[in-house]
Amino acid sequence: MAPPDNDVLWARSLRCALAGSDVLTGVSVGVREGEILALVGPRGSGKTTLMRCLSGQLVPEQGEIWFNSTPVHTMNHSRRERLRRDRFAWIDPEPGLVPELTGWENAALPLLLRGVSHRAARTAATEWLERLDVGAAARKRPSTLPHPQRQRIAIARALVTTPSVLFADEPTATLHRADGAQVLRTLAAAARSHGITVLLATHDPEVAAVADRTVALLDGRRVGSVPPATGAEGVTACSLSV
Ligand SMILES: Nc1ncnc2c1ncn2[C@@H]1O[C@H](COP(=O)(O)OP(=O)(O)OP(=O)(O)O)[C@@H](O)[C@H]1O
Repeated sequence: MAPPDNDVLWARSLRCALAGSDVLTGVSVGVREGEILALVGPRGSGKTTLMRCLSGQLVPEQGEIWFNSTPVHTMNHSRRERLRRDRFAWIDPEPGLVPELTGWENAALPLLLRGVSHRAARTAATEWLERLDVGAAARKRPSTLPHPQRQRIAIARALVTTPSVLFADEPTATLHRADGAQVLRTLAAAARSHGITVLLATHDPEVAAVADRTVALLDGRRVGSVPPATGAEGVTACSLSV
């Protein structure tokens, strides 16, 4: 079956097992271009595993995954790697910066690895750092910076390539509430202004409220969509697919 035209990512009937146990069972989901979709559910419900499948890090035992009109589930390892490198970005709860590099060098890393010139990569990275309120961290090593600033650098690194899809796994879970809320607002605004589709895994309803639409997981199964806590935008974006 071909995916709907307006879904940038589309998965049908995914089953994924890890260490011999089913972690996802019969999960279907579609993500529309430019939307922010929250994947919600308690710890261990399968949010990260679903994002790892959708981003091509894990191959499901059963089911289909499509990125635009390209099947991901049948791609070989190197094509999936290229897809992740060229079109996707990922944010973890922990920043995972390279300690030997400065703030801007960390943020620019995906561009430098693509062969973008030093000057252009530095300019782009610095712009994102400033947008995320950590312009002053551009020339500092991560070890000299507080954790919230390191996480902002990691977010700048994810946005610097303007990916088609950004997978954000509890991106503000290690930040204080007010700081996390501000980072999240900036992330959402940046995604919307650049047309970046975002999958946002969270167990926190306040974080999920930034999304257009919510998909809930429980024990590796989809248990239905929950309307967003604020705004009417998500109601019109609501679709799909259990
Ligand atoms: N590499 C792995 N090997 C074996 N089991 C795993 C592995 N990764 C995750 N699991 C298990 O799969 C289930 C789903 O985990 P997953 O991390 O996808 O959930 P989650 O909703 O993202 O939770 P959290 O918010 O804690 O990250 C859990 O029971 C977890 O223990």
